[in-house]
Amino acid sequence: MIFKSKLLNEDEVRRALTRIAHEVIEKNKGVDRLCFVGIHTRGISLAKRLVDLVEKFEGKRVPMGILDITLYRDDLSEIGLQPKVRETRIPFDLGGKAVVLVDDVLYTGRTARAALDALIDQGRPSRIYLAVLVDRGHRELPIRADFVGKNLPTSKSEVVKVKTLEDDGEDAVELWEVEAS
Ligand SMILES: O=P(O)(O)OC[C@H]1O[C@H](OP(=O)(O)OP(=O)(O)O)[C@H](O)[C@@H]1O
Ligand SMILES: O=c1cc[nH]c(=O)[nH]1
Repeated sequence: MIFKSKLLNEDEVRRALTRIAHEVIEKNKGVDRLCFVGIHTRGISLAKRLVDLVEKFEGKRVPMGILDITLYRDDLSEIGLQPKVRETRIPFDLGGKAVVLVDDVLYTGRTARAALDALIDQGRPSRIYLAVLVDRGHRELPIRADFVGKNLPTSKSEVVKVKTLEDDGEDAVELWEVEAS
């Protein structure tokens, strides 16, 4: 892959997360019954950031879980006999909760679709929202995000890479081009 440009720098990523945290609080009318569930991999780091920001703004720490969607993918039969399953951990009752699912990039919508199935297998929230740092378009399913850090128009030959301090040592969003083979 060939690096093209930096789309968001550290400050822009942090500002986008701060705005999402404020929007979540506003839309949910506070933090009652609110919780966050991060989707592997970088959705988890971003969900932790949002929990910290909500605590900073509202003075209350809301619960957080992590979700692996591997077994719910619609291409599971194509990815081999031993898919790499990571941890799902939701250490609280989802019943009646307003859940914010968190992912780094929204593209075809297939991960978000799988995440809804994976989440609903764990309990029955009263409301599920979707928050993403980047919406790059090209949806293949009728899925949209409730909270978007940045809408970034892209072409299908491009890849958006979100980097986080926790996973990659820096906060950034980069645009890469897939090399033609
Ligand atoms: O809307 P979609 O077309 O499903 O694409 C978005 C998903 O793709 C990436 O995950 P990836 O499968 O690369 O896994 P990773 O986050 O663990 O690297 C990204 O983190 C999103 O979860
Ligand atoms: O560009 C893309 C597409 C899917 N997932 C990503 O992380 N980036």
